Amino acid sequence: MSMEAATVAPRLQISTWVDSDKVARRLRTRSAASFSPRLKDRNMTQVLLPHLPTSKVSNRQRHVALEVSCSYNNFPASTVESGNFHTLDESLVLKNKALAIEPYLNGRCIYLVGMMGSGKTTVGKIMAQALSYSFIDSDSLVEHDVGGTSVAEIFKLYGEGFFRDKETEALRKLSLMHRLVVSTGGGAVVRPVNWKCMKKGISVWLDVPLEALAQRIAAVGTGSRPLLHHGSGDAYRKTYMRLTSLFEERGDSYANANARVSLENIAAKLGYRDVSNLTPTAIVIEALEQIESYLKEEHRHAHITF
Ligand SMILES: Nc1ncnc2c1ncn2[C@@H]1O[C@H](COP(=O)(O)OP(=O)(O)OP(=O)(O)O)[C@@H](O)[C@H]1O
Ligand SMILES: O=C(O)C1=C[C@@H](O)[C@@H](O)[C@H](O)C1
Repeated sequence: MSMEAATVAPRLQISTWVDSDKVARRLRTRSAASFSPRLKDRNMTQVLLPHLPTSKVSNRQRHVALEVSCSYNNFPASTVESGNFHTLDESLVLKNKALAIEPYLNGRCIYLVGMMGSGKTTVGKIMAQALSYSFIDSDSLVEHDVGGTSVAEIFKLYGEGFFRDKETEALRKLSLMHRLVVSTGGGAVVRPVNWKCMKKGISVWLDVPLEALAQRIAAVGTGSRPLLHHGSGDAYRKTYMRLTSLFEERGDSYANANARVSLENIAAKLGYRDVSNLTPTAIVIEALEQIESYLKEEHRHAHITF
């Protein structure tokens, strides 16, 4: 196994590569036995994996899954990742939502857009898992293209213009692909040419209040986010001010997305006062609902006869 595959493989879930009947027999779980045949046919093995001791998943299986997934999508292994684990209930809801949109989605990619820290990566990995898509981060693709240089270093060494060109190039490549959930860079929405690429798939805006974004980002630091390096004062305030001015420039561009997922709306629906109580899974479920509404509307329009 190459070094690259060896470092990435442990993060992969190999759900589609494990025979669900065999796993069910071995684990003898009630949950496995109660799947309907239709669900079982649809790779419900994903639900079983959280119960599967990691020792039962051989490195060989992980490696094969990674290699096939990457060669199918034609991307370097280091830029492709998979999703997280959930409870059985959450997995079933996610899978059912995914099955509802599958016929309308027809393999088209999903592009997640939104401000830095809005959860595109976190949400994207879970969504990809639910849809049996691959997850890819366009920032990672750019970093790979520039010989493994980090986004922060690319900004420092070559400037933002160079990064934006590379980002457009990455989105062009991605627009030729299918069955990907793409986490786009926070600023990808400002170039109309990027929208041309993203409109080949379905775009989804993760709309998160700026206060929540500033809290999340201040908690982890701004080291990897070059556009937030400026300003003085305490970390939260500085980040909040900078995010506010970026959002003033970009708000209308985010609104170009086909679907909007508002964390404030989800919190209101679920009776929470604060968006910080929302789990990433709850956000993915809402995102799949919004995607479904958009796709059904699109389908309805396509079938109106004049
Ligand atoms: N629903 C959530 N609740 C609380 N924290 C979250 C949630 N979703 C993501 N986070 C946290 O917020 C931070 C940013 O999340 P993530 O990297 O997914 O965002 P992003 O949109 O991909 O960011 P960027 O565009 O800057 O790469 C991470 O520390 C992550 O753990
Ligand atoms: O909001 C932005 O402009 C950026 C977001 C990040 O994802 C990176 O693409 C880069 O740091 C720029």
